[in-house]
Amino acid sequence: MNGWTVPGFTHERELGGGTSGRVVLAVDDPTGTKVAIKYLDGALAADEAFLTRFRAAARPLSQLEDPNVVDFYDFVESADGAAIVMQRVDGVSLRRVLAAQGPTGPLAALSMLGGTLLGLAAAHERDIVHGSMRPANVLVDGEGNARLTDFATAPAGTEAQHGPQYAAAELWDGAPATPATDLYAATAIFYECLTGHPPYTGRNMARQHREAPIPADEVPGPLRELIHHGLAKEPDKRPKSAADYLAALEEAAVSAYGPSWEAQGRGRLTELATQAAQQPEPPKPKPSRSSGRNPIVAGAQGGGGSRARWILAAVAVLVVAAGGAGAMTLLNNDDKQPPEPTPAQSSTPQPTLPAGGVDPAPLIARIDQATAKAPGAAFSYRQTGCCGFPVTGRGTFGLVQGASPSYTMKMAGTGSARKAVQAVVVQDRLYVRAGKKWRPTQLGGRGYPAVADQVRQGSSVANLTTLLRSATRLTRSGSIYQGEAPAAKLAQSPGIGPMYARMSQETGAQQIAFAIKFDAGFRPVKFWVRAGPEKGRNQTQRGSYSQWGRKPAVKVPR
Ligand SMILES: Nc1ncnc2c1ncn2[C@@H]1O[C@H](COP(=O)(O)OP(=O)(O)OP(=O)(O)O)[C@@H](O)[C@H]1O
Repeated sequence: MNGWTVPGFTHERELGGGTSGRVVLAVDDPTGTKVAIKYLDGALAADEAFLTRFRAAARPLSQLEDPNVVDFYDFVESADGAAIVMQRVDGVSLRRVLAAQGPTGPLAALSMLGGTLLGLAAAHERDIVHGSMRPANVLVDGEGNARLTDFATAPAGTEAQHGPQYAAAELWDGAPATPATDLYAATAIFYECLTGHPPYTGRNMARQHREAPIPADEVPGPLRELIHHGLAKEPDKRPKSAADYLAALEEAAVSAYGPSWEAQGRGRLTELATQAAQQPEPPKPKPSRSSGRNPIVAGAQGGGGSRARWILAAVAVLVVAAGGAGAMTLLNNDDKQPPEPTPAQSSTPQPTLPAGGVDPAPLIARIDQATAKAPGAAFSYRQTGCCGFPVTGRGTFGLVQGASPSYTMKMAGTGSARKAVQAVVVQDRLYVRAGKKWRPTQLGGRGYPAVADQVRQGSSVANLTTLLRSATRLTRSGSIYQGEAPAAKLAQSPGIGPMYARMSQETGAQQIAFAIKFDAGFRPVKFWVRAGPEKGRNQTQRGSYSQWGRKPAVKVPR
């Protein structure tokens, strides 16, 4: 690439370019992590109004961690340009899948919409609106996971021009982008997956979005209601939230295609993405002109003012722990369920099983085997609640036999450790990046060393196996295990005991509730742990794992 490049990264190759800039595959020099860097187009990088808005969005974006959202690492500005450093997704855009393969079929379309809605739910919960959803901004990874990218990159007031075929009527009238416009766009993308073309094509896009009848006849009967609801002309007639829409999707999909629809749909999406990746990149469609009679109102404020609180799908886990069946279907977005683990074979008498009747021993053995085979993963972790939280961490870890796991991550805490920093943990040493230098310290104590310690312990697989081992109640529903363990017993556990002693002391909780979801190979994919009542003095840990087997070689940075 010519000109300015973000310091500290070595470029490998260009991944492509669009209206907002060019994307380059690069390596973070100190850690060896591959990233994607989007160099913003000159006009955008010089657009002061856009930059001000994007700078404000950068912090919440960097804290948004979700398996259906491309991780945002940094927004770097210099006198010579501006760039977004983000997670590199090994996959292809949905635009490319559609161009190469045409309609995806209903199951893959539903799986894509499900992933998109989970990503939007996580974003909306943090008051982040995407603003210009279209197939180019949905990346499909090698496991058929839909991941959203390019949040907030359309300058305010230009959202409809960025994706005219996916832009709700109110955007054409100059209204700001909102969660409801994101849901409209997600539905239009879903429609395109089902039919091979967006709901409205041709001229006068604005008028069609405002007035044309919703063309639901072209989609399979059981999915028409989803299309009518999501493409409603009036924003308040659309689903109330991404989580609500997801629940409706689940219901429609299960009744039309049976409970394994998601596993089948994801499998099909994986096939389509793999085939599309093997074909040459198709030429980009010409951007359609904004042919609406009403021009986009210049200077319309983006980002929305007072927004309703959006319920993160993960909140559903809270209800899961309380036994809510509806929430269970929401969480259950991955139906590759693990088989029943074989009961422990032993000549010694069977231990008393926890209430709920699930024996944790064979499950723990399967988790140990599965994670030993794939000793590293990407993870995200967030701890919220009373007494010095939130703490967040996101990155990769490597499980090293006979030693503590090593981490490379971005983390943030509160107080003096509020600013998100890049960190590496090898053995008990923490390296925090300060400018171009890495500052080494010991883990634990206060500030960043305490944040790193909390992330490391809370996000560890050992935390999950300890909870299972200590459970006095344990039940299984599909791929989710949920239960309860006494805080006093957890506090005695080697390694993470002090973390639970603190949690219980700070919240007064006697019992720790938890829910863990596994993939078909018994590798954990999501977890939720809570000390204390739902309302009141409590602490909650939430985390997710992906890309098991990534085995990042985490080295001491120089
Ligand atoms: N995080 C990422 N990881 C891997 N590939 C990516 C990532 N982000 C973008 N790409 C790829 O880089 C190419 C260019 O992306 P870009 O976002 O510029 O395209 P676009 O969405 O079509 O354009 P624009 O949004 O600027 O109009 C696409 O092929 C896209 O799939």
